[in-house]
Amino acid sequence: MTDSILELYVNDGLSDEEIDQQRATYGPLTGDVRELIQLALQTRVDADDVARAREHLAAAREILERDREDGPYGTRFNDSGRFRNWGNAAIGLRNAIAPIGGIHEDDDGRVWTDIHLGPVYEGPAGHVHGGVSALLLDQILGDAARISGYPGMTGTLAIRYRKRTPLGALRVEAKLDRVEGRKAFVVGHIADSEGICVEAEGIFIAPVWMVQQRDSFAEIPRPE
Ligand SMILES: CCCCCCCCCCCC(=O)SCCNC(=O)CCNC(=O)[C@H](O)C(C)(C)COP(=O)(O)OP(=O)(O)OC[C@H]1O[C@@H](n2cnc3c(N)ncnc32)[C@H](O)[C@@H]1OP(=O)(O)O
Repeated sequence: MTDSILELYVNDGLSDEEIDQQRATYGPLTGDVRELIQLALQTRVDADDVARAREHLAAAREILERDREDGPYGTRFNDSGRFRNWGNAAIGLRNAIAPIGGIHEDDDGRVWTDIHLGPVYEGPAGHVHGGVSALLLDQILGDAARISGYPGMTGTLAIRYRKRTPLGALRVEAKLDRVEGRKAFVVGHIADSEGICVEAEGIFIAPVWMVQQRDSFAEIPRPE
């Protein structure tokens, strides 16, 4: 073990069928909680109804707490190579605050996602919080580096907010620009229907331990 982060990369030995079952069980729960987050912001029901709703939520919590894990989800994979980062703050299947539902890659190495950011991602009135934009770009630029064969930790993420980013439909995309030694330089942006709102350049650095185990990292497949 060359770095403690590796302790959170675990082959948990699940079969593909068990993973599919977990996805079918917990994915909809995440969706329900995501809707609740928005409802907590937007509901106008009165105090009695809020109290009643909270009783139901307490009952749901009591059920869900009967069997739970502690600590971070980490990154899990199985013998057939299915890879789960379901706790990831940007893209985790079981993380109700994660705004990205999935990523796509084109033949030319471009990585992109279409997302819809609702009111819970607000910063300036009616617009996306700048930190949320950074979250999205960190994820998609990092995925572009990884999918191009150069996984690494974010060393630097330089962001230029060119115009306000409206809440609603957005595209986030990125592409590997060049590689220098252990550093992968990636460029990307967030665009609304009228053009680029935020652009970024990221430097993703493969730590020495990652380079030393490049073969095993190369075998780690794409997340679901
Ligand atoms: C199982 C699957 C796992 C897969 C694992 C995949 C992980 C995905 C992570 C997702 C993305 C994240 O959110 S990551 C979370 C946010 N980021 C972090 O927490 C990273 C924290 N920082 C670090 O761990 C470290 O500082 C590193 C790894 C970034 C760099 O450390 P290092 O490897 O010791 O670097 P070092 O030898 O000093 O320098 C190597 C080269 O990079 C340059 N350099 C060093 N730091 C920086 C920097 N911050 N920005 C720019 N450039 C830098 C140096 O000048 C040098 O250039 P030259 O002389 O060679 O020209």
